[in-house]
Amino acid sequence: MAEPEELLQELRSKATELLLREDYKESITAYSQFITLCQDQIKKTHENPDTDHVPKLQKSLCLALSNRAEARSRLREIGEALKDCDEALRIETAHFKTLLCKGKILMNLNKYSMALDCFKTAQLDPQASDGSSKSLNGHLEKCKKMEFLSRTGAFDLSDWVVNGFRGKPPELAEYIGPVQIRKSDIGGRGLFATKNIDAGTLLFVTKAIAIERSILGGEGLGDNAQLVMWKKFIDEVTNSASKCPRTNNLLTTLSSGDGEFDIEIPDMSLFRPETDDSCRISVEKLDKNRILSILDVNSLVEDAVSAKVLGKNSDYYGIGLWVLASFINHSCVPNARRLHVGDHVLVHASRDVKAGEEITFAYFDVLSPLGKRRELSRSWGFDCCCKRCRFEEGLHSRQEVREIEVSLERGMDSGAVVFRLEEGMRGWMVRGKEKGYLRASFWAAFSEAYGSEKLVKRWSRRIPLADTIVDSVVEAVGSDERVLKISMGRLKKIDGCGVLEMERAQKLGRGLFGKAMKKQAMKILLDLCCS
Ligand SMILES: C[S@@+](CC[C@H](N)C(=O)[O-])C[C@H]1O[C@@H](n2cnc3c(N)ncnc32)[C@H](O)[C@@H]1O
Repeated sequence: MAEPEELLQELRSKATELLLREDYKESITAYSQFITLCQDQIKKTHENPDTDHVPKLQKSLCLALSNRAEARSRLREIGEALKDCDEALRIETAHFKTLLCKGKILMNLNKYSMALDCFKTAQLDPQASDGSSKSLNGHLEKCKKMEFLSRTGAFDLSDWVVNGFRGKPPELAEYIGPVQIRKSDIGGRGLFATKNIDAGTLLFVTKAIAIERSILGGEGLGDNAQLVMWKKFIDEVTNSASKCPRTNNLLTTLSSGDGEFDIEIPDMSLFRPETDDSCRISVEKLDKNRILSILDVNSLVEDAVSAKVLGKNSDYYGIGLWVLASFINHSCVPNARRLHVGDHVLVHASRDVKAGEEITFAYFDVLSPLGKRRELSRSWGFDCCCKRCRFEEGLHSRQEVREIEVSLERGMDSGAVVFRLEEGMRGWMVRGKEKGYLRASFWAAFSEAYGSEKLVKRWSRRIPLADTIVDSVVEAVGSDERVLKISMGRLKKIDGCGVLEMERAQKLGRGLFGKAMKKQAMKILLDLCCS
């Protein structure tokens, strides 16, 4: 039998070779054998105080733990990788390689200031070679930037937009702005504004737990490919939950559809990546069925801003889970929109929001009539009872409303539909925001009437100004590309568009795309939107 010394040497070489070959699974097995043997040797050597072997063995053990952590992090076994790092750092508090590995893991977990501490301590190590210190400096700079962004939310997507969305999307950090989770009158829990905010204000940025993307081309192929994607997506989420305790913990806070009435309100600190959650990790393990139900209720379709604005890749389909965004309920008078950039989602106010108001998204197209919205909300598994739905249900018993609906369906001149609706609203004493609700419901007619020069000419004396319609629809349902298009189309026709008009367009643009772009980038987006 080989002597322990030889065996250790053999195992170390094997593990290192496997690591270099990127065979992480086998390398972990070899390092585990090495670590166990090494720990045994240390114990035995301790029993025999004559020997000076201990420091040497400790050094080897520290390096093996560090390398196993690296292999584990590559396999996204985050919890185990961090444990290895901590054990290695207990042996050697300033071990360069371990600090670099731990820093990178923490940065991936969006724990920027903790990662920064690791990189700063590693910088002090005199043994860091030129090559490794270069890579360390790179991580340090990136981490500083991320830490600043996650604290301030000062994101700027301008360069990316101005460069035509070329290259990789900008790197984003997780950020939580003026929002908190509370019990909602709409259903279960919801997200609420903690202060008055104006259109375009960033509410939060969060990274997906998992995203599955594909180009789904061709009829028939689509359904099958979607099923395959869905399966991969479920596997990816299950895998992340089993390997990362924080992910598992976050998933346990999400609704699986049942019993939303008395569902627990999670503490906001749970969503702040920097919070030390080691003592709060839930022991609850999620089985596949629960994960399936959670994904069913909370997954979102990715709507990449680059693809959307450029109108490219209409067959592109992405599905993902963004935990904090999952607390946002649907409303047919939404006040927030999301922007997908890389694996992150940026959520901003799409109109001005008052402190205490619930933040809501549109889960489906809200520029559609009540009947269609009812159908869509049922396909999501609930009956929407937002204030717009309640108001329109009250009005729906009126014969005239149904007649307008029918005339729209039958393709009647849309100028005439708009005229009838506007006249009707006068008679039914519809006021203020509620006018916006109905205009949004009959948007198809408004869009056609105000989008056609011929119809505008024919009806202009009998229907309201385009700006009045745009303002009231935006006040009701927030900014929307189609509404903005009407406004921008009109601006283009005015010779030498004035400062006030441009300011107005920029405000609508902020509601649509958020404030993370400067004026020049916003102008490009607005032009693209209308082209
Ligand atoms: C993504 S979750 C939203 C957060 C959820 N309320 C919670 O407590 O976790 C989606 C679920 O919220 C509920 N929901 C969202 N919008 C709703 C609405 N307008 N009316 C009724 N229920 C709604 C439905 O149960 C839906 O399946």
